[in-house]
Amino acid sequence: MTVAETNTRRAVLRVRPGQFVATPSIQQVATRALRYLQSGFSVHLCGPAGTGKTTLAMHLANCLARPIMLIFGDDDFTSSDLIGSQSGYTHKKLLDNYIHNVLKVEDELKQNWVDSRLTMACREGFTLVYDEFNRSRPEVNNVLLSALEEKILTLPPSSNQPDYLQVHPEFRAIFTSNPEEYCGVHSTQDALMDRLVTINMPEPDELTQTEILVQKTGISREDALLIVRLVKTFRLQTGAEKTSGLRSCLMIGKVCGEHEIVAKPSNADFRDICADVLFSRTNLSLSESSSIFWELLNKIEAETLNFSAEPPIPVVEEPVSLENLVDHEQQIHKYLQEKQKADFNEIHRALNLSRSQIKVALDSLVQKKLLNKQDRFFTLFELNES
Ligand SMILES: Nc1ncnc2c1ncn2[C@@H]1O[C@H](COP(=O)(O)OP(=O)(O)OP(=O)(O)O)[C@@H](O)[C@H]1O
Repeated sequence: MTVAETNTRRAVLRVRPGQFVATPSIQQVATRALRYLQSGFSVHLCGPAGTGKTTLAMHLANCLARPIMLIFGDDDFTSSDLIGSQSGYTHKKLLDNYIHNVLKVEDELKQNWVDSRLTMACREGFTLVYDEFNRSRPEVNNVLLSALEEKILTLPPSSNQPDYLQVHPEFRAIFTSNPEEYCGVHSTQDALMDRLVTINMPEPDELTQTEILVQKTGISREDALLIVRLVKTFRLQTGAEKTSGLRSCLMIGKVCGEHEIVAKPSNADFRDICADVLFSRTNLSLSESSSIFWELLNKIEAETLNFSAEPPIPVVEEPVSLENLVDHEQQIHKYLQEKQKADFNEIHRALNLSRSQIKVALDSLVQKKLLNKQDRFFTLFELNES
């Protein structure tokens, strides 16, 4: 394997499949973006921090099924960081002793050119994900203009390479950026923006945030929804809307999930976690933040109590068909058909599923009245129990 091949292998990023949560609203944005990419255009995902731009960019790159090169915008970038540079030397010494008493020595010292990730992607037709590209200075990004429009990348004369590199037809770039009012970002160049299709990414909707929380932290849907609503309302009331609340929700959800802390306003541990995560994200004083927070918790608590005090509405439920269960649910249901009774750890040991996958599937099976949980054991739901 040549040095260039080794460098390429090292630079290619592998995306772990199965990490992306696609709800209808995300799927709609993904479909739009993929359409542009498939028609040969590069795409720019723009939006506040934590709205899922990088995650979507990696998902789109994965859908294009080409190797992925990832770069992060940086104020210190120079054009050689984007195009490539001379690096190291090759030393060649030729000893010619053809005539035994005449020794001819040729000594050559040659600099090696190393492609940057952008150059590599243009040469090989890879997908470039340029995350937060407006953190790099606009003049550094100029090299992209001809690569995107004329499909030519200009290399410096010192590169020992042809001056112009013809961009591979499968090359695509996916850019992400935060709005210009963010600290440390430069204003975007009109010329570059004119060559891209920009999709604005707002804060993910409630369903999307809840699904991401359930899938990534393994907490119940009910807890996830409460966290999403609490974070959203707190941010609205404290004016901390510059960033998305998704990262805060994920932090709270992960800690609650891993430490088995129930998301309830009456639970002191839960309140502490929320306060620690949320208060530092507002510009308000501690006392202002905590008074808004307490008021909000009291309101949620009252709503929950009122809700549970109402007489239950009789629902005629359609029996859930086993064929309609997702894979993990089917595996667990089948296992319990054989075993009759098992606790969480037995199921985890027996099936090749993660703890969070099992937790989500078990909650869903109990909710669908296909499983029964007593103490820590799960059994199949018997019809006469209903
Ligand atoms: N569709 C999704 N599926 C799974 N996880 C997601 C999804 N969207 C966002 N996330 C999770 O939400 C968090 C924030 O997402 P991400 O880093 O993509 O946001 P961003 O908009 O790129 O943020 P920033 O501008 O700060 O870089 C991450 O932990 C990410 O894993």
